[in-house]
Order: sequence, then C-alpha cells, then structure tokens
Amino acid sequence: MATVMQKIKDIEDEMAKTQKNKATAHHLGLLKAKLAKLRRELLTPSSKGAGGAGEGFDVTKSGDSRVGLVGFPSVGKSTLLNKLTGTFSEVASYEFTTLTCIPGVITYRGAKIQLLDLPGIIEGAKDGKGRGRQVISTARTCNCILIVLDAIKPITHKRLIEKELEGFGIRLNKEPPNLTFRKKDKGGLNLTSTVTTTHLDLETVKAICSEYRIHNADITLRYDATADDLIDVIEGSRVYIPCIYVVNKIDQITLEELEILDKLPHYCPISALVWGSSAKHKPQRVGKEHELEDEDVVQIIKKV
Ligand SMILES: Nc1nc2c(ncn2[C@@H]2O[C@H](COP(=O)(O)OP(=O)(O)OP(=O)(O)O)[C@@H](O)[C@H]2O)c(=O)[nH]1
Ligand SMILES: [K+]
Ligand SMILES: [Mg+2]
Repeated sequence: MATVMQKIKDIEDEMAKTQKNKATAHHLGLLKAKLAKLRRELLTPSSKGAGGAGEGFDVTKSGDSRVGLVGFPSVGKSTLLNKLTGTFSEVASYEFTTLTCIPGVITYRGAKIQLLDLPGIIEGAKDGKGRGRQVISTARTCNCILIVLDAIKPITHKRLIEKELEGFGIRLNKEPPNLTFRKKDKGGLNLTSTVTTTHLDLETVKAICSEYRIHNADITLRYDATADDLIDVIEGSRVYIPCIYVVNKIDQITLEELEILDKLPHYCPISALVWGSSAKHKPQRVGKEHELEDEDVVQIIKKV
C-alpha cells in the first residue's frame, strides 16, 4: 500500500501537471482538499514518528510574548540569540550546531519577550526530516516568528522555509479567512458572497466539500477567498502568526544587493558581526580615529 508520503507526492505531481483554468478549478480544489487531509494524517500523533514538541523542546512559555527563530542551518540564529539576550547558545560554522530549543529573554520597554533559538530546519522538515517537526511544532506556539535568512544564500530559501511552515498549518502575516462555513442537516450547499469572487464558484466548493463528505452547508464569502482559504476553514487548527524576515550576514553583500533585498515586505537586514575591507582582521575592534572604507559595516555597542 502506498504510504501517506507517496500519496502526497502523487497528488502534488498531478497538481503540477494540471493546467490552471476555469474548467480545472474544481478538480484542483478537490486535489487541494485531498492534500490537506493527507497532511493532517501525517501530523496526527497516532501516525508513526509524528507528534508535538519532544525532548529538549518542552520550554515553558514565559514573559509577555514568545518569538521564535526559524531558518536553515548556520544562518546565524544562535549568534542572534546570544547578542540579543546575553544567553549562551553554541555557535559554530558547521550545520546543526543547535539541537534543542534554547530560550533567552529580551526586555523591551518594560515588556519581557521570550526569544527561542531553534535547530536549523531543512527541506522536508514538516514531513519528519531532521528535528523539523519539533522545530515547527514549537514555532506554532510563538506569537511572532523571525525567519532568519543568510544574505549570501539564494532568496528562494525564503519560499522554501515558508512552505515548510505552511505545510504544518502555520499562516504567516495573514488574517484568518473572512468567511463563514455553517454545516446543517439538509438543504444542500449554498454559496453567497458580499463581494465579486474570482476563485471560488459553486462547482469548486462542491468538489471540496464532497472530499469532506459535507453535503449541506451555508457558505458566505466576505472577500475574494481562494480554495486554500476554504480548506483552511474546514480543516481548522490553522494558526495565524506575524512574521519578520531577518536577513543576516549583510556584511557579506554589496550595497547594490542590499538595495534589492530592501524590496522584501516585512523585512529587516542585520549583521551580527563587523566585517569590511578596512578591517585588518574580521571583525576588528576600532576606535573613533579609524578611517572607514565604502561599504564597511560598523557595529556600535552602547554601554548601559
Ligand atoms: N559574516 C557573518 N557571519 C555570521 C554572522 N552571524 C553569524 N555568523 C557566523 O555564521 C556561522 C553560523 O552561526 P550560528 O549562530 O551557529 O548559526 P545557526 O543558525 O544557529 O546554526 P545551526 O544551529 O547549526 O542551525 C558562525 O560561524 C557564525 O560566526 C554575520 O552577521 N556575519
Ligand atoms: K551553525
Ligand atoms: Mg544554532
């Protein structure tokens, strides 16, 4: 029998092959619903190897808010935790230095923010690769997620990390769908909308609902919702979390490259070190007299 993973792969392949147009919308909607169901199966504790937070991840929530550092290995998550909180989390140039969840605290304008350093995740993390599931389950408990990216790595890494989080029911920088879905005993499926809709028609809604064996329901759309939005509402258990894209190691790129990155929404460029062509060794501690060269990055540390 095909494994859940294989079934997911088959559906993803079929979706990739299916042309996107009006005639295929309901079929694609059906495939999306099948995919959402299989993912849930994969993530429920009864299925092998799945489960919530595990050993080394059971950090108690504390303070006013919880922020999690998520990213590929060696992008500088632990360096950032250490700099921001004064906690010690091991830093090294090799991948998977951090193996558990390490908490630290930032005090900002009287608020205590719990910052969580997490192991690096890799593609396929949501499907159980590495400690990915523990990492993403922990990310689900956060009030804000910082996706840490390495400025010299391809920007496609942003999308890869987003996909891992999305596959685990996390929705980033998104409001919960503004639609109501009310199941009832009889009367069939009724679709009404208060705005013009371009994604969902009755046929697509029927295809999705049939996959969930729902034959009677009132659905009201208050915005131009997609098939994915409807599936999210039917599935439930989605979490809507704000996210900031922290692009680290900008000391390694040029100003022109930095300007391109500046177009990313919800973005913050940082560098945890001071490197540049004026420095004799990297990073170098310098005084006021030091003459800087173009594109040098300076870190100023203020004594409290
Ligand atoms: N050039 C440069 N190097 C950095 C910066 N921040 C961190 N590094 C280096 O990047 C490497 C990885 O840093 P870590 O903090 O261990 O990265 P991590 O994301 O926690 O790695 P894992 O725990 O293995 O996932 C180390 O060699 C750091 O010194 C930065 O801003 N600029
Ligand atoms: K590392
Ligand atoms: Mg680390």
